[in-house]
Amino acid sequence: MGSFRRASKIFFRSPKFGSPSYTHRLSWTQFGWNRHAFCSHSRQNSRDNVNFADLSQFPPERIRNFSIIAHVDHGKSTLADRLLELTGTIKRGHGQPQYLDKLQVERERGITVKAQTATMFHKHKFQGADVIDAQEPLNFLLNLIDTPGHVDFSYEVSRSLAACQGALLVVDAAQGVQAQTVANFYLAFESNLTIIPVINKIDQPTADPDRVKAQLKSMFDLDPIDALLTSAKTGQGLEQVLPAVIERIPPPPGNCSSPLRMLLLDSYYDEYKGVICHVAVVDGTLRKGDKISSAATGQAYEVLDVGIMHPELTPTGVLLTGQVGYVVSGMRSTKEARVGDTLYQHRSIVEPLPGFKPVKHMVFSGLYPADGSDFEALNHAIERLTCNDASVSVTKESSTALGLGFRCGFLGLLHMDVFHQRLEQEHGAHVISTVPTVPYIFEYSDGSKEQVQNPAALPSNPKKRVTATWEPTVIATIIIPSEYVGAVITLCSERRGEQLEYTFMDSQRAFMKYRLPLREIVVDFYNELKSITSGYASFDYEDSE
Ligand SMILES: Nc1nc2c(ncn2[C@@H]2O[C@H](COP(=O)(O)OP(=O)(O)OP(=O)(O)O)[C@@H](O)[C@H]2O)c(=O)[nH]1
Repeated sequence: MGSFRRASKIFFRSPKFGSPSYTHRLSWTQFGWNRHAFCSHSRQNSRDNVNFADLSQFPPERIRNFSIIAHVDHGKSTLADRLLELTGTIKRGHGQPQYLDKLQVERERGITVKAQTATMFHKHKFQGADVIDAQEPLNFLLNLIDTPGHVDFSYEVSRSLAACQGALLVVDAAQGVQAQTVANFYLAFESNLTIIPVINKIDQPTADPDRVKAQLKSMFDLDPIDALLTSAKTGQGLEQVLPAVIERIPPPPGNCSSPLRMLLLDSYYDEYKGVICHVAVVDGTLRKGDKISSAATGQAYEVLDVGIMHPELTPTGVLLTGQVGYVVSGMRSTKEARVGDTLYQHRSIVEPLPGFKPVKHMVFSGLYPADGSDFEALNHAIERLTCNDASVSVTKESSTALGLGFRCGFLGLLHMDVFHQRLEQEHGAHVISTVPTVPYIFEYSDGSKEQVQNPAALPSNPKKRVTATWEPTVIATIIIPSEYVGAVITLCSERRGEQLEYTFMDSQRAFMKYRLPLREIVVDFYNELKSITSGYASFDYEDSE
């Protein structure tokens, strides 16, 4: 669980926010290419041009793995659609906007919940002083990872970023930098990714790309000249995106001749194929028929199928260094597929890759069958759903009023809501959920400590006196038009917030950081914030660890 603070005492930690230095940014001249002299051949990029079965034509230097990150609704999924169309991966006007948003809940709510990967092929010709003019356009393999924008799903974002070397940071040309732009920027920055700023929605009448460029400079020290201006709606400026990806983002590192090592990025259960794992091959080669082992469990499996997502599962029989794809290996449950695990050639000796940070459950709620006799059905539905959403924790509990049920831990309130909706829509379960709670730590007179997720579980032992209580806190980022500053400061202090930072991004927008008790924000903080700022506030929080 996250960082706790003594419920009665406030610890001040000075904020760390300022202009970071960007030592990781790739220089154009490093590749010997001229920044402005590139051309691309999107029309030549049809599915027919590429023989998917032969991935050997894509050594790491012909691969780019990138992600699209943004604040909610700034246009990530629409931009992803356009790139898939531009490369002929999906047909133009395929009649299904936000192609990569596959879940019913994603389509209904217009949000991305699960990160999705798609492999595209694109021909590109380098031009410039150092490049021989007669050079033929080269074929590149591009892995695009569409990520969720909402704070609750930032766990998915960090997982996706682990497989990437670069990210398109999409910012709405009218709304400018928002709270999750800041959070996602730092996730990408801390992962050492090359960041390409994309100012999207320039077709809107209120678009002000110059203001956004100035914000990108002042907030993140991103050079305005590097920003691409696009409209994913009208197609304006989109032709610059893939050339920038190819020219600015470095190829994946890794050693083709080393023994196989791959990172398990995600997994889901398919009724026909069993567990399908999304993997990034870091070193070596993976072939159908290979025997692989898991560093986490020591279990060995045979590779039954292997391929790429183009955008549907497309068998290739092999995945080479730097490539991202899927593996079917006879795993019976996604519990065997530990996200962040290293898979390697059976019997070889390799150093496991650094995994992901374990998930942190921020809110807990009880789930009970609406009809008490449906416990087994609910149990089955929860088991099936957690197969595809390993970020939920589940333990059995019982209540005198509601009978047998479950206590589930979620990453946040939207995550909890989405889980309920998916239980009903995808598994036909009818549930009653209890008011969300946050975990507390209690310290007793004998020096022992205990974490309690459910108030009903608080022990009432008269021999043990509670001497201290800790509650979880978060660091909240709030971006608002300047005229709402007073009201927001009042709200945050009423909610026991501690101001860590308060600056102006430009003449119209203020940026604030607060440490807030999680309990104060789980119930209605965001609604209240929206209402006092006429809907203009953007808000994000992270564990205050
Ligand atoms: N005018 C205009 N609208 C756009 C543009 N790009 C996307 N939109 C619209 O903006 C809305 C949000 O777009 P999405 O692509 O779903 O945004 P997202 O960032 O993927 O959102 P999440 O998945 O919720 O994080 C949709 O209604 C799009 O049609 C654009 O360039 N111009």
